[in-house]
Amino acid sequence: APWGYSKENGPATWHKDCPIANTGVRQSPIDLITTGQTCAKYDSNLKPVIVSYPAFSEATFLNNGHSVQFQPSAGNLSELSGGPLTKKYKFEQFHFHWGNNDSEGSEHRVNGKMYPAELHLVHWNSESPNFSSFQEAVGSNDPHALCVLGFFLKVGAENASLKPITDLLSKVKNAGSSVSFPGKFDLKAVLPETLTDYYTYDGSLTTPPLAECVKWIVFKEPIEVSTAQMEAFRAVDDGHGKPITGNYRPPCPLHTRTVAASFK
Ligand SMILES: NS(=O)(=O)c1ccc(Cc2ccc([N+](=O)[O-])cc2)cc1
Ligand SMILES: [Zn+2]
Repeated sequence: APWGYSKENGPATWHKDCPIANTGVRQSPIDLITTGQTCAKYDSNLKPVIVSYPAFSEATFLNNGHSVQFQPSAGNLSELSGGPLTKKYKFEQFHFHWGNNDSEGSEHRVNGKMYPAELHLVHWNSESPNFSSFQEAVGSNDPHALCVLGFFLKVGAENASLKPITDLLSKVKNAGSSVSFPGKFDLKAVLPETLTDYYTYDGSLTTPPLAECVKWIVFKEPIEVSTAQMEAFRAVDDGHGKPITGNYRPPCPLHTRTVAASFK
């Protein structure tokens, strides 16, 4: 049976098809601890993250039964560099994780606190000699084949930049449904102006195949969305006629990893 987030097919069962779920030593997400022994360590060498996201003109918005995903057509030129990265990365897609109430939903946590949702911007290393597509990157065993930018969502004012996305959620209510995104979408407008304060660590995909190929960059500043915008996520169905309730994986052991912080 395909994986999901219910009792029968949720994170505690993923090890059956995906042993790395239990044997991996760099699994994601993690709890980002900011004080004490195993806490994030300030690294003054960490530079601001640089994104070049021209407005997307052609994209598909899909409900794949375990999240909603915005995927631009192959020709998109959006790129990522800077921060902890030594290479340029190409944008692949963004998607969300959320809960069915405001006290849960994010995958990463900060000192045990969960946010109501988390936005993931997924990129792949476009300068590697070993692969030349996202799918190849995931299968490459390269420790930094992918870079995912994580942004926490918190409830507050309506987010006008994300409105075109949250207004589309009712159009992809059924799992497997997708729509071609009408008009242009400016992802840059969704993000905070300065991408200077973040945590970064080596991790994995947070869903099967849980490949350990991700350089994670999780930003300290949450993005605000309204209660109505949060409710729109909670009305998206999982393919069994039920809303997706909590498509987030619990935090994984840090093992010998360290987390770096770009801020004091
Ligand atoms: N949540 S996350 O770690 O940012 C994440 C990012 C991207 C993906 C998408 C994906 C990643 C890999 C595969 N695969 O190898 O079959 C299929 C889909 C899955 C999960
Ligand atoms: Zn994700």
